[in-house]
Amino acid sequence: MSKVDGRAIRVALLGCGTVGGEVVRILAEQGGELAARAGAPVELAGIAVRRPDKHPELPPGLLTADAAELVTRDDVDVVVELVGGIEPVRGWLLAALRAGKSVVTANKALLAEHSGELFEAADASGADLYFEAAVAGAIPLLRPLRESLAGDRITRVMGIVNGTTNYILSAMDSTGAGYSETLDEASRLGYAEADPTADVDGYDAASKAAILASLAFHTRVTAADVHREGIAEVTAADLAAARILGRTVKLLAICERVTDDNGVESVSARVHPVMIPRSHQLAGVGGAFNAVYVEADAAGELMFYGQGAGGAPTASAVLGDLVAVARNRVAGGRGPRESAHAALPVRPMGQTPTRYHVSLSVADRAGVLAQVAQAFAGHGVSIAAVRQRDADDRASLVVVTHLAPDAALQSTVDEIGKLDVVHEVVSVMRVEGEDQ
Ligand SMILES: NC(=O)c1ccc[n+]([C@@H]2O[C@H](COP(=O)([O-])OP(=O)(O)OC[C@H]3O[C@@H](n4cnc5c(N)ncnc54)[C@H](O)[C@@H]3O)[C@@H](O)[C@H]2O)c1
Ligand SMILES: N[C@@H](CCO)C(=O)O
Ligand code: NA
Repeated sequence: MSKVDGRAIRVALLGCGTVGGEVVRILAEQGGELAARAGAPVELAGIAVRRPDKHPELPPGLLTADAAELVTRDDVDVVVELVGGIEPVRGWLLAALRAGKSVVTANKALLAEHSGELFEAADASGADLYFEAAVAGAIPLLRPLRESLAGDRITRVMGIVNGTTNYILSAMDSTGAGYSETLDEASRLGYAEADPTADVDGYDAASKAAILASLAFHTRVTAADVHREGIAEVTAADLAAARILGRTVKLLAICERVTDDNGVESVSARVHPVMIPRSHQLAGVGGAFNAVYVEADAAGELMFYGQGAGGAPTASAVLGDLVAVARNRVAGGRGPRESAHAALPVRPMGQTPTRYHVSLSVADRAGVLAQVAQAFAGHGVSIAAVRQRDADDRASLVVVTHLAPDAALQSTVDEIGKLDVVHEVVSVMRVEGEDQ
């Protein structure tokens, strides 16, 4: 990477949609201030979009449909990628990094699968790779993990990292709104991915969990290492069951670094719906807001909160990275490189301790509770609380467990579903947080 001497930092922007459009607007409105902060003017060298003819608002001289040509042009210092998806973006960014161009990207899907080779390409040429916008939108979260907490030992990162699903679950919980109408609204507001199944099926949150676990635990964790469940299976019955217990349902990403009884360390990363008490701070996080807890040995508990999706909030994180890259270029230095020295193994979901809430419709007769309790005991699962309510010839039984390996809890639920006395397994969901 070369130092720039007094000249402008030249930026190739790839993609000018929800986020890219806001980056262009803020660069135009705040260009003077950003130049003062960066130490050099920051100028657009070109903008690649799929259909240049659809962008009358942009200077025609800057527009191109040929991103591959733009990223390695001699007059480009930095590539800002806001297209999304893996191919062809991966090839463009590898070519840019190999040519010594620094990269700023919001592309979590790409980073969760290919950050290793992107960092290696950046190292080979001495370029920077920044991606604050890829996780939790505007919230400064990756920079604290990469830099501020580099002297501490992080043990847990847990929170709401997908705005679209949080928007949907919040609306279903508070107004009883339907699933699809709320998803359409989240897309209209610019929160959802181009293919919103990436949001509702948990792929987007799983990509973010992989990025968070990699940075927090100094280990390469990819999307394939993350246990993933989305919100498509969350029903009105689940929300009603949660409400009876004073809980609500959130889609959480949970990344942990644990040491087992033999002193062996591993990491785990998972994304799934969770029932949490309404008194929990995450329960109050509504709409497209995100919130993430970080626990570290010396720092204790930290919480990060703010807008996790949307054009302007995401552009804020992109521009912060752009200023950082520009400062590095002006000073002739580099930002943080990949830190994967711990190289810890990934623990499978089945061995991860979780707690379950199980809501059952059962026959209202003697011995039923004993049979259900026996199924839990047979799998070594200890029960924390049981509630029973009677209605005609049926009863509803709610069981909340203590921590047990997830595989043991799954087997217990499978066995309970087959008991003659159980009419229906109404709701099964993992729980976090203590009841008041
Ligand atoms: N929207 C958000 O709230 C948000 C938040 C954080 C991260 N992100 C990420 O930011 C990225 C962009 O998201 P968005 O919501 O702005 O998407 P978008 O669909 O609104 O915009 C995508 C842009 O990419 C361009 N493009 C597509 N294919 C191209 C090609 N082959 N060559 C050149 N240009 C091409 C399109 O013309 C468009 O301008 C994605 O990686 C997304 O995951 C989005
Ligand atoms: N689709 C993503 C955008 C922010 O990364 C979300 O809803 O959170
Ligand atoms: Na962020």
